[in-house]
Amino acid sequence: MILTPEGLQTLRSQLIVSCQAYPGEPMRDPRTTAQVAASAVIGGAAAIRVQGLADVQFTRTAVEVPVIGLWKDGHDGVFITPTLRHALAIANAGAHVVAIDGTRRERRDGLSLSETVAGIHAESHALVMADCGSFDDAVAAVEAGADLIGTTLSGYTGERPKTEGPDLALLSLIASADLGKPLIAEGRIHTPAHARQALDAGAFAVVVGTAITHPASITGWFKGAMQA
Ligand SMILES: CC(=O)N[C@H](C=O)[C@@H](O)[C@H](O)[C@H](O)COP(=O)(O)O
Repeated sequence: MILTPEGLQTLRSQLIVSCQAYPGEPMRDPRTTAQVAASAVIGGAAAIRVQGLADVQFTRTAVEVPVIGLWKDGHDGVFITPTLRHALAIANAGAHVVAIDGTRRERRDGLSLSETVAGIHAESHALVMADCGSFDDAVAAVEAGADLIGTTLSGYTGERPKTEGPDLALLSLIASADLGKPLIAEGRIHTPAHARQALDAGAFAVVVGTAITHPASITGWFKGAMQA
């Protein structure tokens, strides 16, 4: 299945679940990722977001919904699918959508965001999700040709405060500018109410990660509340 920009319409107002375990964690195994992804689909996830080549490959065979793939390389600066090489590897692993750093920061391979997006479109069938950290990033990413705009990096690049829940103000700002590409709310959506608020703020679809698929964090939230 090739996902086209028109095909993205099936994701309108839907929930996308991000399934990620971090290096050294017990669940850091692509088979586990795929099982968690398949469980999320049973619950109603309309698409899945996963990190790493093997995770994309295993998840593609485990679910029939669109797979958004990314490759995290490092922890600082531009680390979400930082270069065209990373992006093409994720596309070749089977991702329908490649999520890349969609900020205005310099990229390690020296390519601009628009060169990177053009390279992905030229060399693969994958669509491109730009993980943005601000309104200016979103505008630049649309100009660069990205197919979807995510608020993934809001609160992580210094341009926006790290809000307790989702950055609803940024969502409203981007939504009201009507940039012409699906706006994906992502980042710190921790409750069903947050997801609803993100849609009401104008998001096209909502990505939830930690609150659904990261037991260590969720356990910590409960434990923290009990000790308060
Ligand atoms: C900033 C960054 O590295 N975000 C990553 C991007 O893929 C993931 O670590 C997040 O889990 C994902 O964005 C979903 O967000 P949340 O887990 O808050 O629902």
